[in-house]
Amino acid sequence: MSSSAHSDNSLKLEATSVSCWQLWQAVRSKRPLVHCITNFVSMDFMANVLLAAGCSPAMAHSLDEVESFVAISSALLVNMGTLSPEWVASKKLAAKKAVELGKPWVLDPVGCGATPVRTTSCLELLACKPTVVRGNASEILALAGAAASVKGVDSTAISNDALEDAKHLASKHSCIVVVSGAVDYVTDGQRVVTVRNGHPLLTLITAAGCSVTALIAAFVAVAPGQALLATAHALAVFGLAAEEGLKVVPRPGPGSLRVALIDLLHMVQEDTVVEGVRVAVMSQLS
Ligand SMILES: Nc1ncnc2c1ncn2[C@@H]1O[C@H](COP(=O)(O)OP(=O)(O)OP(=O)(O)O)[C@@H](O)[C@H]1O
Ligand SMILES: Cc1ncsc1CCO
Ligand SMILES: [Mg+2]
Repeated sequence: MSSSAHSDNSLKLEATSVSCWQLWQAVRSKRPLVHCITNFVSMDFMANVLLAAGCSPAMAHSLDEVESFVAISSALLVNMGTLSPEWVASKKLAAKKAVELGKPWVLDPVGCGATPVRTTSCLELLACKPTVVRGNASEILALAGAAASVKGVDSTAISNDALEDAKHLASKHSCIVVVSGAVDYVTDGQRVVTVRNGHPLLTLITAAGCSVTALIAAFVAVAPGQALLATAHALAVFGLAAEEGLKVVPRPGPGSLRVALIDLLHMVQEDTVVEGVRVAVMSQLS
């Protein structure tokens, strides 16, 4: 990397850690209504994460209601976790409505690659032009058509393994793609931003990934035209809340983390965010 490119990235890093807090304050003041069509496992945790972060969640999946719900919402979250033919139809209808109304929508391709129907359904939703796609490494590899092994909804790969496929997916579908893991990679196909917040114990809380995808929808909703940065900031805020939460619990385990994460999303202070966010521009073409 040339020295000018390096200093350019350093400048962006400084600006990034400040604007993360500003963006979160925008979320809190605008309190975006996030319409979630998610899975049975994640509903409660996801709604609580969104509430604690300052958003207004609503879970609504009925085929005869989703279009009206998209119309009154700031953003849509579509999660493939516990799919059924009826729900997949609802998800496609909602996604198409969001695109028609110019509202952001975010796809979580849970378990993509685990079964043929799941892969097909995820690809059909991908064709509905999501603003952001967030999955673990196995899910992103499967979505990109790579020969990937998956273990149900869990990843058997690390996030770096899926970075090139994430870039291709993002370019091909003109969207932001996130591969989550110990390092989260956020790309629009050209630029790659890394987020190094979080804790390994997050993998032992079901629906942590589902919930951070919903938080991405909220952040993108308040930052039109800045989906890459908003996505990275949402991941950072979620990971930082987990880190800070674990510092204050008497027994740091998954159960305590689940509660502490929600508490910290509610109460974390500006200086902690400004100092603790680890977002970096990894690469940028042009
Ligand atoms: N080893 C790790 N260290 C730090 N943070 C992690 C680690 N693994 C995952 N995370 C964080 O946990 C969150 C969930 O990511 P993960 O990749 O586990 O999602 P997922 O597999 O889709 O989860 P789920 O299916 O349970 O919703 C992200 O915010 C990610 O940054
Ligand atoms: C465990 C599980 N099964 C279907 S969805 C889900 C939540 C984590 O993705
Ligand atoms: Mg997941």
